[in-house]
Amino acid sequence: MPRRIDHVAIIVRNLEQALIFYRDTLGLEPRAIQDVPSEQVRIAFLPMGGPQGSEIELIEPTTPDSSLSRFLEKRGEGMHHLCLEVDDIDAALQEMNEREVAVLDTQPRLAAEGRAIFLHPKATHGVLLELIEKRPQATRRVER
Ligand SMILES: C[C@H](C(=O)O)C(=O)SCCNC(=O)CCNC(=O)[C@H](O)C(C)(C)COP(=O)(O)OP(=O)(O)OC[C@H]1O[C@@H](n2cnc3c(N)ncnc32)[C@H](O)[C@@H]1OP(=O)(O)O
Ligand SMILES: [Co+2]
Repeated sequence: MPRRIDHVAIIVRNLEQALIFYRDTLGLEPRAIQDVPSEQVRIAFLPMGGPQGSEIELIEPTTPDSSLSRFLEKRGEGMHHLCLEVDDIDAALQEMNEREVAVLDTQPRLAAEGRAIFLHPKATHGVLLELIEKRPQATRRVER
């Protein structure tokens, strides 16, 4: 079902601070920096080349009372989730439910660039897993 890694998400205290390393030291130019109010985060997408290339997603919690700020308090900065792209998120949700996989969503939620569901880490051997069906215009054309 998933056909590619869409992004690897790293949670950071401060996006600008993290970009000093990822942009200025590693040379990864952010494609987009945007607020996602529904998730109470601000994110930066760092393309890793090519229209089908995966990205690093830096995530900064923007409120003190979200699951992300709790994560940051409890576990500090680091890997937060892995996002895999699927062609049909409704079919994926139905399949997860049929297989009684612990899904955190009853319906796909609006993610930054499409519709997504999250699978609980206890179902995935310890990794918070996001499955996303990308909006067409979100499919990147990164000229190299
Ligand atoms: C917008 C952007 C985008 O790309 O579009 C995004 O995706 S932003 C993505 C932001 N949205 C989300 O993350 C939504 C999905 N996340 C959630 O619903 C929640 O974070 C959650 C249910 C995974 C955990 O919720 P919680 O606050 O209750 O956390 P707890 O601390 O009680 O965690 C319960 C158990 O899960 C583990 N746990 C929690 N978070 C993670 C994680 N990110 N990766 C791996 N394990 C994790 C904890 O260690 C704990 O394990 P143990 O019991 O063994 O100690
Ligand atoms: Co994500």
